[in-house]
Order: sequence, then C-alpha cells, then structure tokens
Amino acid sequence: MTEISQQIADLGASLFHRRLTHGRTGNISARSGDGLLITPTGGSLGDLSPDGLSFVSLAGEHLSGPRPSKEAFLHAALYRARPAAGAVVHLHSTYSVAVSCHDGLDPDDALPPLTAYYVMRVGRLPLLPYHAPGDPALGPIAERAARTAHALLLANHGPIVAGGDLGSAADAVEELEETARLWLLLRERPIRPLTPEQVRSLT
Ligand SMILES: O=C(O)[C@@H](O)C(=O)COP(=O)(O)O
Ligand SMILES: [Zn+2]
Repeated sequence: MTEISQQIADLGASLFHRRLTHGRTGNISARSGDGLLITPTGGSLGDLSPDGLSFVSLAGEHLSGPRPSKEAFLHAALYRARPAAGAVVHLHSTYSVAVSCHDGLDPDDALPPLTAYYVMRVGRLPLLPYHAPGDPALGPIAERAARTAHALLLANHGPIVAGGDLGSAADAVEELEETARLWLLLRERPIRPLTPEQVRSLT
C-alpha cells in the first residue's frame, strides 16, 4: 500500500460521507509512475481499501489489481491531455448533475462566473454530449476538451475534474458543486455574473 492509495481511500470516504456522491457512483484516480491508480468498478467510494485499487496505463489498459472503473479510459484521456494533472475525480454530485440535465446550456461553458472562487478553482466548464457511462466514444471528445479546461461536465451524468493533486481536484469539484447549487437557487432572479474584465483579473 502506498501513501497515495491511502489518500484515495480517505478522499473517497470524505466525499461519500458528505453525500457528494452516493451508492456505487463516482471514481477517483491519481497518477502513479507511468500510469494511474484508480478505484475499482462497482464499489462505493465510502468503502475503499487502499490495497484494492486498480492500476491502468495512460492508454487506459488494465495492468494490475481488480477490474478498474468503467471510466478508466476517461481518466486516462484527461491525464494525456493535461501532463501536469496528478489526480482526477468524477462524482454524481446532485446539483452538478441537475445542471448537466438542463436544456439550453452553453456547451463551451455551462455555468456563468458567479464568484471569484469559482473562477479560480474551476474556470471554464465545457459540457460534453451525453454518452452512456463507460462508452469509449467519449474518450477523444474528453481528451480534446481537457486540453483547455480542467473541469468538464458530462451531460445527464456529472462532473469530471482534473487537478495537480487529489486535494486540488477535490477542491475544484466541490466548488463546482456549490456553484451549481447557487446557480439553481438564483435561477428565478436576474443574475449579475463577474464581468469579463473581473474574470481576467483572476486568471
Ligand atoms: O455513472 C457510472 O456508471 C460511472 O461513471 C460511475 O460513476 C461509477 O462506475 P464505476 O467507477 O465503474 O464503479
Ligand atoms: Zn458516473
């Protein structure tokens, strides 16, 4: 067992117990050597064993351990697109999923820059077209989008976010969830997002 495996298990428990994902949804990975350690398929993030993670190549090939998450190919696509990424988190966080089911979102950037913290932690949020979970056809689409954005929203599914390390990926996906919640709360009211100049001054 490595320190990073323990960190994945601890993060899974923290996210699950705060209901940022539920049941057997969500998956977490961290770059390790020339591949990635990733949660196994079909388990709960609330009950991960640090010794029970899978190891997958950057091409998405299963190399060792239990059968990996069905989204391993998607995680691998984000690492290939973002050489500085050290971790990827995918959740079924309720408010982000609710936004992902909305019609008429801007596919280039699904949420407005409501707060400075959102701009700093998440930034632009491309909305990727719906594919069934585990559909490898989403791989090249995600890889292209991830070259210019570290947070992606999968339509009718949920967020997948890359970060320099597990802590940064978790910060970003949690900030996305809170902003999705704010946006839904504010929907009946006129919204004044940050101006392009205010956004530029933060990035
Ligand atoms: O939505 C799905 O089915 C997957 O994206 C998911 O969240 C959990 O799948 P596994 O990581 O294969 O358990
Ligand atoms: Zn999922």
